[in-house]
Amino acid sequence: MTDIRVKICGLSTPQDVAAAAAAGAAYAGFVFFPKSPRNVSIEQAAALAVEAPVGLCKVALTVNATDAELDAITAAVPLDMLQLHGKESPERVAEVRARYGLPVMKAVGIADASDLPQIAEYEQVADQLLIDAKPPKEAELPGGNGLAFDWRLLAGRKYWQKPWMLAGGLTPDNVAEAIRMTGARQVDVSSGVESAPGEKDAALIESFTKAAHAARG
Ligand SMILES: O=C(O)c1ccccc1NCC(=O)[C@H](O)[C@H](O)COP(=O)(O)O
Repeated sequence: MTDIRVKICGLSTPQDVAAAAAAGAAYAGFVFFPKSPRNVSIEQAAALAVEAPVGLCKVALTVNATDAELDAITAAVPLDMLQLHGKESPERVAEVRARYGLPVMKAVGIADASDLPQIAEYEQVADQLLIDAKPPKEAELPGGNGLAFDWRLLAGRKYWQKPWMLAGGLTPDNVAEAIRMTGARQVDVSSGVESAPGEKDAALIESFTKAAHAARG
């Protein structure tokens, strides 16, 4: 059985990137969303990505970004993947994928069973899916809220054809149970490895990846 792959999202300092890499994370996420406590400028992200170790998949997370915004990010930051975390339609996902030639991961928010059919729709056009908790209506952020959805919704599902990641409210304490219940082979975390909003904690990153790598779906 292959190892669980971990994405640490919302990295904003060289120490964050080093901690994610040292812990054995497979993906590093950079958030381009001004309202987020994890927001990075293009210049910051470029500096972090250039210094990231070879093999760490560098992901730019955007929310309903225009072509002009994506042009600016992709021109300056050496990236391996784009994560679309807004209300991008399947057509927009296909367009972004074709325009930038980078793999695209589409986030799908889940609150209840009625949200599940979107997964099949987006897997036609995205390279990967991020299955996350749907944000509450009043939330400022479309992701990174530290909230979990009911993982039982994914138990007993039909298998999807594309790789997917489980996200939403994961922590070092619950990630093994989440993997066991959902069969996820990839997990994503942001708030659960922070000591304060936007402040990553190297010890929590290490405990999280250790717990995820030790888990068996
Ligand atoms: O993390 C953010 O601040 C953020 C802002 C805007 C859109 C998406 C955002 N995060 C998306 C992620 O991929 C998070 O890692 C994912 O939602 C899980 O977050 P958490 O529940 O805090 O672990």
